[in-house]
Amino acid sequence: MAKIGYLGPPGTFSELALQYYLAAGEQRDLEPVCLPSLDDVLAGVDRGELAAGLVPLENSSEGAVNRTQDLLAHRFTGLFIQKEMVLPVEHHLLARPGMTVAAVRRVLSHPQALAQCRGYLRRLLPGALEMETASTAAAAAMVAASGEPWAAIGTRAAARACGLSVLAEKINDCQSNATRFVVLGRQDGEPGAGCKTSLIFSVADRPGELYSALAEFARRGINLTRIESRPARSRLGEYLFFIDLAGHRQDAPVKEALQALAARGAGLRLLGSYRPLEEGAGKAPGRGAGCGPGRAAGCRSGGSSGPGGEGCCFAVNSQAGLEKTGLPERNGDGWPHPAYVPGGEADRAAGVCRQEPVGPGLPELRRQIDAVDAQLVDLLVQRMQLVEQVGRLKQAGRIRDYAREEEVLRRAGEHARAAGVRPELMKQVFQLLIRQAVEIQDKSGGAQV
Ligand SMILES: C=C(O[C@@H]1C=C(C(=O)O)C=C[C@H]1O)C(=O)O
Repeated sequence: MAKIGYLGPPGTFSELALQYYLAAGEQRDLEPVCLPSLDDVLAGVDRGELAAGLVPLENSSEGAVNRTQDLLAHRFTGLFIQKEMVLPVEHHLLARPGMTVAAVRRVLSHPQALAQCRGYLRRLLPGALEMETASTAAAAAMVAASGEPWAAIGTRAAARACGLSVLAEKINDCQSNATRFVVLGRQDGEPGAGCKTSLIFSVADRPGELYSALAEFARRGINLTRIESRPARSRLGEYLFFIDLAGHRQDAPVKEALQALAARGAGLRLLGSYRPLEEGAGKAPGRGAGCGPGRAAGCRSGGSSGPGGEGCCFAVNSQAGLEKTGLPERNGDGWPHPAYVPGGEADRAAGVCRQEPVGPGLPELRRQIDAVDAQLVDLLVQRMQLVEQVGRLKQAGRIRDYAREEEVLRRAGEHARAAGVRPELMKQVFQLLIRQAVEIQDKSGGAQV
């Protein structure tokens, strides 16, 4: 069966978006494949191992997903957008049962989710540290596995899958928070009503160049629905312009404008012509409480306001079973893909963190291990940096603190025991870390006081 990749682990917003896409029924026979990074999703499509990949492109409060844009501009230049969908995104604060908001000392999540909840975090958790993870679902899994007073920002689906409780609901600062996802493939879509075209271009470094390039669209009456710039990565001050416009690349005015742009000597990369999922269903959301753009990213102009004017921006017509302002939950009521429903009630009651409904295979498990390893490296680097800072506060020759080392080892052992791992094993790992920490501090020589 042909495969479609998405950014995992299961429980991410990308997975929910993929469920929407598959539920819409245009592509029935695609097997979802969960991958640890956006790079892996695009590389899989590029190599032909995946028929398609579903990735986030922009968010109504945080703007572009830079990694996706950069990969399309610089690395995977043979990939095209085939479909887009805009989904409302609601974030919840998740923690192990029994935790309270006041007790949370660290909040883990994907950088975009942390950014979208920054106001809430400042107001209600001013003392908590933020820690970035590869995905919201990975954050939930880490909180579930840790004995620390940590919380994750993520979906209810992730909470269910990992046995976490929802400490606070809908903590995103912008009520009409929505993300635009696109399906990428090796060809773009056929012409049709309601099509959109996305492209990237660069202009020569001369006065009026951007103005003249944009005039090619204006003079042909082409409506630009988005314009954004990113560094061209050649040198400081050079930019690529990302544009979305209404129309298919084969529509006469669009075709002419693109030819004119190319003739100007501008670098041009067509990202494809495509229709939103379920034509005409993209709705402009109402304005959130004074935040974000008036209409969510990717919403078409001229649409009626979102359901209830509450900022929903569904791109699928069929909303049976979907919450008005929330993401659909994998509760089996209205979500038409039983294959995605995670472990049964018994699992949930036992708080078992099941990643896949039917046991994942070797490649999938290894991909998940790779994602955990990447996070471990990040955490180890964080520890080293802290150790170095501590070293700078010490006097040269007085680096070791045996009482502190004992405490660190004791705590590691306790956490291991609580998580069902042999304490001795974890202590050995920490002995190695402490040895390395002392070396780092020795090298920096302590404070010169
Ligand atoms: C980091 C410190 O320095 C050393 C390294 C330690 C560690 O890696 O945890 C603990 C005690 C010290 O011997 C510290 O004093 O906190």
